[in-house]
Amino acid sequence: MAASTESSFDTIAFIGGGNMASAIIGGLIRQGMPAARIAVAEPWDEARAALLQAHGITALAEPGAALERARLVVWAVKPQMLRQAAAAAGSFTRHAMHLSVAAGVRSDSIAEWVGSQRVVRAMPNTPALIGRGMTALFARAAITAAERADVEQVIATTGEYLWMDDEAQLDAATALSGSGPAYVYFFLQAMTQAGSDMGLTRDQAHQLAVATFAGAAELAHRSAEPPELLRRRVTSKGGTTHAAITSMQHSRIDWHFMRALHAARDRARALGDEFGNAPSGLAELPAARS
Ligand SMILES: NC(=O)C1=CN([C@@H]2O[C@H](COP(=O)(O)OP(=O)(O)OC[C@H]3O[C@@H](n4cnc5c(N)ncnc54)[C@H](OP(=O)(O)O)[C@@H]3O)[C@@H](O)[C@H]2O)C=CC1
Ligand SMILES: O=C(O)[C@@H]1CCC=N1
Repeated sequence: MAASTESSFDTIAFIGGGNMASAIIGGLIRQGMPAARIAVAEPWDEARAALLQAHGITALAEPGAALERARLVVWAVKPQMLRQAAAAAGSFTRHAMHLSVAAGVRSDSIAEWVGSQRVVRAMPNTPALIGRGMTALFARAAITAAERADVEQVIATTGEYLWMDDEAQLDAATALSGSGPAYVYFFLQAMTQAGSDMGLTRDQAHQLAVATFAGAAELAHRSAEPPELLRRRVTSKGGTTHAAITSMQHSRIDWHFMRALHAARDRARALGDEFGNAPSGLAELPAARS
């Protein structure tokens, strides 16, 4: 973050100040970035009040000259709002590098809307809020090594990151790590419910389930052994885990779960089709004849 402090472009701007923007801003501030060097444009009063309370940032209700000092603009609006947001803020952000966190919307479209090829796409996730996020990144060809490093410095404040060579891989990453926290909470809910059905209090069941997820994930993180082996270690012959895994295999839960991730990936692609520009060449195709 020290990289550009002496330049006149010394600010990081956020267009959209909701959940994801707040998670990244929290990381920047934790790492020592002064709030005065973070500019946010956010139309919603409540979101602006939350930014002031959480981070001491007075956000703009609409894009303005304060965005012009930004060396990096983070586009953190919903995919369906990105085009409109770029049209409104574009005249203030032309000189910046652009980092979009919007699911699905492809960098060809973003480059056209922001009037620059200097576009990076990121797919973060909500554990960024506590510095334990996982972000997949993709850079267009115009992004230099120094600019990649600048993006890495920003994203590293929220946790880990992984560059993708192929932009299409971002849709798969969206299905895995972008949406992934929701799957964890989905299973936590089910485990808590099962525990409470079996006679635990909800608090007891919640504590057992959350600690189990956190511990098992940390073990997988630190271990060189694959999940298959870690799972086998829990599964005693003829024991309780075997009973549970056999039940899940009967219901083909792994297959259903994989299908769910494909649905998320397909939705990311569809968001790109729906809210981005048509891939070049396709827009001119004549309608199919029956
Ligand atoms: N939440 C998540 O787990 C993840 C989200 N993402 C992506 O992050 C992006 C933002 O998601 P999230 O933070 O959850 O959404 P939020 O709705 O919390 O935040 C988006 C904010 O942008 C505001 N906004 C709308 N239009 C404009 C505009 N023209 N200019 C400035 N601000 C505007 C919205 O206001 P209003 O409500 O009034 O419209 C809203 O407050 C999405 O594109 C999503 O795909 C990526 C990874 C994970
Ligand atoms: O659900 C969504 O579309 C966004 C992208 C990944 C997580 N949340």
